Amino acid sequence: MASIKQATVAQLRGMAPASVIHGGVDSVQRALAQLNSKDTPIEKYIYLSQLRGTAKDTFYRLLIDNIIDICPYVYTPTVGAACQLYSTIYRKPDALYLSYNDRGNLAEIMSNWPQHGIRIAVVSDGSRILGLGDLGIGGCQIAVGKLTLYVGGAGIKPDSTLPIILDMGTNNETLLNDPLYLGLRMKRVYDDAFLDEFYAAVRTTFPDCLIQFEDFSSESAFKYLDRYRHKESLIQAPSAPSGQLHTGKCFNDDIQGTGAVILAGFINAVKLASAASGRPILDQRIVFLGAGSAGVGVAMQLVEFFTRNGFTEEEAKQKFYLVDSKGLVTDDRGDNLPAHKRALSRKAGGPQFKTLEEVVEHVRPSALIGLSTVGGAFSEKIVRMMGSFKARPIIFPLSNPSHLSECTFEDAIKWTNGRVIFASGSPFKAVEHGGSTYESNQGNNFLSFPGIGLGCIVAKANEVNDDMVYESALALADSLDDSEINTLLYPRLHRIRDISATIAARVAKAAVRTGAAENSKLGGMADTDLLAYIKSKQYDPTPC
Ligand SMILES: O=C([O-])CC(=O)C(=O)O
Ligand SMILES: [Mg+2]
Repeated sequence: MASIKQATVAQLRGMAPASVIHGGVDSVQRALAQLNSKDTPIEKYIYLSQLRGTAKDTFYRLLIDNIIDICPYVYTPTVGAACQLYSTIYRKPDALYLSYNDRGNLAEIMSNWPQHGIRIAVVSDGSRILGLGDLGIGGCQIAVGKLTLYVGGAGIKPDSTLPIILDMGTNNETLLNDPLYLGLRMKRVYDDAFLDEFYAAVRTTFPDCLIQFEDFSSESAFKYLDRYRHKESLIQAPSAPSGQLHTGKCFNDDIQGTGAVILAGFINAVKLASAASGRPILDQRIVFLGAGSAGVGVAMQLVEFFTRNGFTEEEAKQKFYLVDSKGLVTDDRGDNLPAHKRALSRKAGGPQFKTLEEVVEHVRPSALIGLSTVGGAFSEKIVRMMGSFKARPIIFPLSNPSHLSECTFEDAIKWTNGRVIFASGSPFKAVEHGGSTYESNQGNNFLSFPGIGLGCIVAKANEVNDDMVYESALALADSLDDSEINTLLYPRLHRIRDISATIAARVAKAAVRTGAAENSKLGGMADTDLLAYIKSKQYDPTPC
């Protein structure tokens, strides 16, 4: 070993400053200084992408040690701009690009990927990137960003991760007319056979790989989750030896990851609200603005919270009021509702409302949750109404990135005189009001997906079932420390690696309990041993 090192050093002499070859100068400090010299978020994003590609240990050490400061530049909100500008700022490839023109050859193309032991792939078709709509091939950066957090936030090894973009065209005219656009210049196609081929190619090329579906448009998100999530289902798969393949080993981050993270925040929010008002924790009326994959995913996860706490499904659903661009979602409002909206529509014969304001006025909700992608949709009037109904109104404007948030933290604090229980999808700075400082909560799925994924990897889970997702939410809700418990809904981000390990351990145990774990050793392991084992395996880079 020593001689190989010697040989390498000998070969490198003169090829770089001696202090770089021999170590001793702190590459992380230098990277931080270079990062700080960049003026704009997108310049910081570009710099960090290059660093990840050229000096990954330095990049991840920098990220892990400065996660609160750097996360917004590798993830939301800056990653949104990076997806929009992708074809302009492109330097070098950093994902697996599978285009619709490659159909029939996806497994062969996938085998070109240089690493073999892939454990986690994040895939997008670019059709609904954050709240920014169809960004075509630019959506690859959302997959890259999520996996960066898998490494930094959960400790998965960088070489075990695989970002994938399915380029199936785009309906974004600006991109189609952009001479620099790097994706297929055609209208988006919707083709289940292409998705089946993709899914089968991953499963046969990387058998240990969990697939995370990300930022597909709502109908596709629900459709493909349903199609691939169950381990019992079979699909036709020419790339598999038997021509058929059992599905499983996947989850949808926007439906299940966001659902879990918001359930965790909601559990802690209703405790705080109940402590202030004396009202029972389960006495809630919840208005949702936005009935896409995240909105319905979150609502379904909250329904599960009520059904696991003594309510029938019908009773639980009665607590929810879904509002979309046409108003309150009801069975008899005259349009053809897609299945995911029907799951939570109000029954025929009740009142009809065209605006959020009317719904809030009528329902007098205890909680208002936004996943609408309509920036500012929680107006001053609406927030003040919420403040007049309850001692501590729960308001979660969750749309991403920041400018699409339904209201800002500062406004919510001002309009409720500091009484709001608040969580947003993108980060907001602390706010001073009336002599007090209020810390914001970021209810973003980055608190849940790294732990869910890591737990599945540890358990060798063959599916991600409802019990596992629910357990991830409970684990996150339980993870507040003494300094957080009476003020915050989520743990502070600098603890993300420990939190992810804790979530992973509980997800892995839930996989064992529900028969989804192929790693039979876990069953007999004490919880504390499992947690220690997971932590001991986390990637912890020491750059030279
Ligand atoms: O990426 C994020 O910040 C959260 C998320 O999944 C989305 O908004 O689609
Ligand atoms: Mg997403």
